[in-house]
Amino acid sequence: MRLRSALASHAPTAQEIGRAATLALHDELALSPKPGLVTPTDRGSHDDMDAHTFMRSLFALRGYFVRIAELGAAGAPFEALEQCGIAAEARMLAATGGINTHRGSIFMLGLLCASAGALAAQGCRPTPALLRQTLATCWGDALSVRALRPSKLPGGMAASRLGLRSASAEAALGFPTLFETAEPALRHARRRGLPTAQAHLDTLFAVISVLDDSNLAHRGGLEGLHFAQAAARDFLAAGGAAAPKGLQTSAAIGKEFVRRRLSPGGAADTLAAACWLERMG
Ligand SMILES: CC(C)(COP(=O)(O)OP(=O)(O)OC[C@H]1O[C@@H](n2cnc3c(N)ncnc32)[C@H](O)[C@@H]1O)[C@@H](O)C(=O)NCCC(=O)NCCS
Ligand SMILES: Nc1ncnc2c1ncn2[C@@H]1O[C@H](COP(=O)(O)OP(=O)(O)OP(=O)(O)O)[C@@H](O)[C@H]1O
Repeated sequence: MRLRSALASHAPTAQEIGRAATLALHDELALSPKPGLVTPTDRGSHDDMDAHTFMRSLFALRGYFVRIAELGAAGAPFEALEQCGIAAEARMLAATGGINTHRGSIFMLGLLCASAGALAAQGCRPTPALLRQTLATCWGDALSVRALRPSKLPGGMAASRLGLRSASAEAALGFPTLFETAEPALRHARRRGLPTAQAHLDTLFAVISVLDDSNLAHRGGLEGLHFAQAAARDFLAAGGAAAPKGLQTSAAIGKEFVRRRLSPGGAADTLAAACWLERMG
């Protein structure tokens, strides 16, 4: 009995950390319906990718999440993580024919896997509080410098033009939306006993309601971002996925997202990260 509980609480290996990242990205992809995003059965607001594109990308990225966890365990500097992330981005683009399926997650989940690796090297399990602290201690300064670099990507440029908090600024702040909104929302949904699809949908909407998602901003401007945030707030205020008309309302919101070509890709990445935290817990 004692042996079993010791095994259950061992610090994870890089293999386990990386495998949980791949599974968490699959958790996000599997959620259906979800507004404007790619699911196993529809393309949302995207005409250049579908679930197969995502699966090819996932397959190409499996080794990356293990490698970046190993780098974290070895105490690597931020530049080494960045090189590893850039190489992974190149593999993703080669696997998808040049389509951006997982850029946000390569960055966000990559940093989280590195933090989990650093904790595991000290024999610690990756709890949310320890992960946030480790990220700040090991790479916080470099991330703050990184966040000042002007972006050449459409989302990053929209964020700076519109005065929004970019993906790299969110990282420099220690992923407040992940740790203060997504993770508590998923934990709360689980405590209420919601089935997985409902728990994930409520978590996704909780994130959409507060995140400066640069994918939404680049596709729909400030108006699109604010429309999405208000729709998510209203959905949750009406009882969320578990409300009698929850799925119907979510489908109607999804239809309007597609009509406006809106896709909350940053929120999808944050949901995947919350699924990873749960798998690591
Ligand atoms: C830093 C990155 C994310 C670029 O960010 P930038 O702000 O320039 O671009 P952009 O706004 O388009 O965001 C990229 C992706 O992040 C996600 N995202 C969007 N908004 C947000 C947000 N507010 N918070 C979190 N994620 C978001 C989306 O999926 C989006 O596609 C990244 O592409 C990069 O530089 N990669 C190379 C280095 C790397 O991957 N390193 C990994 C380990 S450190
Ligand atoms: N299920 C999903 N469906 C769509 N996007 C997702 C999904 N999960 C995560 N994302 C994130 O959304 C981003 C892709 O969004 P998008 O295609 O709008 O970005 P882009 O390549 O910057 O812009 P565009 O294609 O509009 O020129 C990826 O970085 C990815 O991390």
